[in-house]
Formats: sequence, C-alpha cells, structure tokens
Amino acid sequence: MSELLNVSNLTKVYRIGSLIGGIKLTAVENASFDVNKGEVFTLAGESGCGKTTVAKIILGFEEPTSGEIHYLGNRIDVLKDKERKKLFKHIQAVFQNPFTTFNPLRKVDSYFYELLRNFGIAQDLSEMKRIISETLEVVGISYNEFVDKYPNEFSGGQLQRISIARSLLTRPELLVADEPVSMVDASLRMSIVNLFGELVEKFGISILYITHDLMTAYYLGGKIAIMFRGNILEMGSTKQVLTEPKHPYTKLLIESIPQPNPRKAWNSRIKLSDLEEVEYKASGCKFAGRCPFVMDICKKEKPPYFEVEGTLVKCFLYK
Ligand SMILES: Nc1ncnc2c1ncn2[C@@H]1O[C@H](COP(=O)(O)OP(=O)(O)OP(=O)(O)O)[C@@H](O)[C@H]1O
Repeated sequence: MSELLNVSNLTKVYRIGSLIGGIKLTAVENASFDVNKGEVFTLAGESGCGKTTVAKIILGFEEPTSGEIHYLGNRIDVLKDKERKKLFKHIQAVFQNPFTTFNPLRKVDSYFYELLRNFGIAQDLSEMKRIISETLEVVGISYNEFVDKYPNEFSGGQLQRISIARSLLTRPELLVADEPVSMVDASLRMSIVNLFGELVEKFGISILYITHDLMTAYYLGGKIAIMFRGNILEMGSTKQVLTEPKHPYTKLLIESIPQPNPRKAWNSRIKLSDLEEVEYKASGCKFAGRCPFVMDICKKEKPPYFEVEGTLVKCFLYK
C-alpha cells in the first residue's frame, strides 16, 4: 500500500495557566505514523491523550511546535492559508457533533452548493445537483429528504451522514474523522461505522479515525496507534494490538474502556488534574506511575520503540 500521509516526530507544547505560574504541557510528543492509501488508521486513547491535537495540526487549525507532516510527499504543516484551502479538496474533516458543524439558522443544502462553488467543481446548478444527489446516495440519504431543510429538521444520525456526504463532495483521498460516532445514538452508531468501512472498500478513501472507542476501531480494522499523555505507546495492526496487546497501558485500556466527555468542546478551558500534571512532567515513561510492571529504568529514561511481532511498543519490558 502506498503512503498518503506521513506524520514525523510531531510535537505540540501548550502553556497552561499564567505566564509566571503556568506549566508547559507536551500534548503531543514525537508522534510518528503513516496513513496509507485506502487504509483506516486509528488514533485511540482516553480523553486528553492528544488525539484531537494531532487532528487539528494535520488540518492546519494548530501549528506544531516541531515535527513535519507530508501529504503525498509534500510538506503541509508549513502551508499558507491559500494553499491550505486548496488542500481541503484532498483532505476533509468529519467532526464529533453535526449540530455544531452546521449553523442552525442556515439551510443545510446551502453548504453543499457553496462548497462546490468554492472549489469550482461543477459548471452549473444542474451539475451541482447531480453531484450532490450522487454523494448523498453514498451515505443513504435522498436529495428530496435533504433539500431545503434546516439542521434541526434532521435526526443526529441523519445529520452526521449528511456531514459525511459534505466531506465527500470534493472527492477527497483522506478523511480526518474525530470521534464521528460518539454523539450519534448507540443504535445508529454501527451503521455510520459501516459507512466508513464502505468508503474505504468501495472508493479507496483513507480514514484517520480518532476515537476513545476500541470496539469501533476493532471493527474498522487497519492500523492503530494507542496514545497516552501525548505519546504513542503501541502501534500496529488493529486486530493484533487489540487482541494481543503488548504495552501494559494498552492492556489496561482494553480492560477499562473510558468514556469521552461529550460536553467538552475543541476550545474549552483547560485545567489539569494533579495526576495528569505529574504524568505529563514525568521524565521517563509517562505511564510509570500507574504501571503494574514498573521498573527503576522506567522512571528515569524514556523508553524507545521495540518491535514485537510486527507491533511497535514503547516499553522497557520488551528490551
Ligand atoms: N489550546 C490548548 N491550550 C492548552 N492545552 C490544551 C489545548 N488544547 C488541548 N490541550 C491539552 O492537551 C492535552 C491533549 O488534548 P487533546 O484534546 O488533544 O486530547 P484528546 O485525546 O483529543 O481528548 P478528547 O478525546 O477529550 O478530545 C490535554 O491535556 C488538553 O487539556
């Protein structure tokens, strides 16, 4: 499989609190991974591990502190606004809450026509309508049930399908989907996950799937990276990592699947718990304070990656 997106040594440091008494928080620390064409790559981990920060940097909403991102071999983390906009033809985002994706006072179809116009994708209105109908068909919505309606006239599940259709209008090669099913009714969740699976299989789209939910990650397959306090602790085939976890943190995560906080917005105010602060500041392994297998070296040195049965594991147990 050929490489589409390459993330290399990505680091993002935030300063939290006042300039004098505040602390520096490394939300993402030297994260490196590739997303191949026609592949699902999942970034998983509990709330606050850094997944969304990675997505924001890839989408150009945040600047990295260091590291590089390449798309089809071209560096994209340094793009200026104009070039960044062109890139959105190829990389599109699907967000957690479709009701905040669309303005409640604006008809949903206007977003579709606007996007097609902005990218000069269709010549006239009838061609736009044809493209919109075909794209809606992919997500299982008919043009007639969609046209001329405001967001609140749809259910959450329908509106998330519509927001996925919108992201497909430009025929992108990569979708960055940040917790796309966590606000959808549990009964409809799998149908949306299935839809992502179909996009990969039928259209060869790649998906960077960001989730706390290991069940849906398992279902989508592909590759997975498990994050904790900004670090990727384990990375490999999703099936293998989730059925034969190597890192003590992955094992713990599988046993105790955490819940996300649906009220947390992308720009909500940040306050760290004491435990989080200690873990972020740890100079060795960030998980050492909670690891049942902790050794002296874990508290002093950052573990490198060891390759174990094709999986990369950042843990001294595999030295
Ligand atoms: N703008 C910001 N300023 C300061 N700290 C931030 C900022 N954005 C995120 N953080 C911190 O960076 C860390 C990683 O946050 P991030 O949102 O990437 O995690 P996440 O894994 O996506 O969590 P969630 O699933 O809850 O969205 C958290 O400790 C968070 O508090």
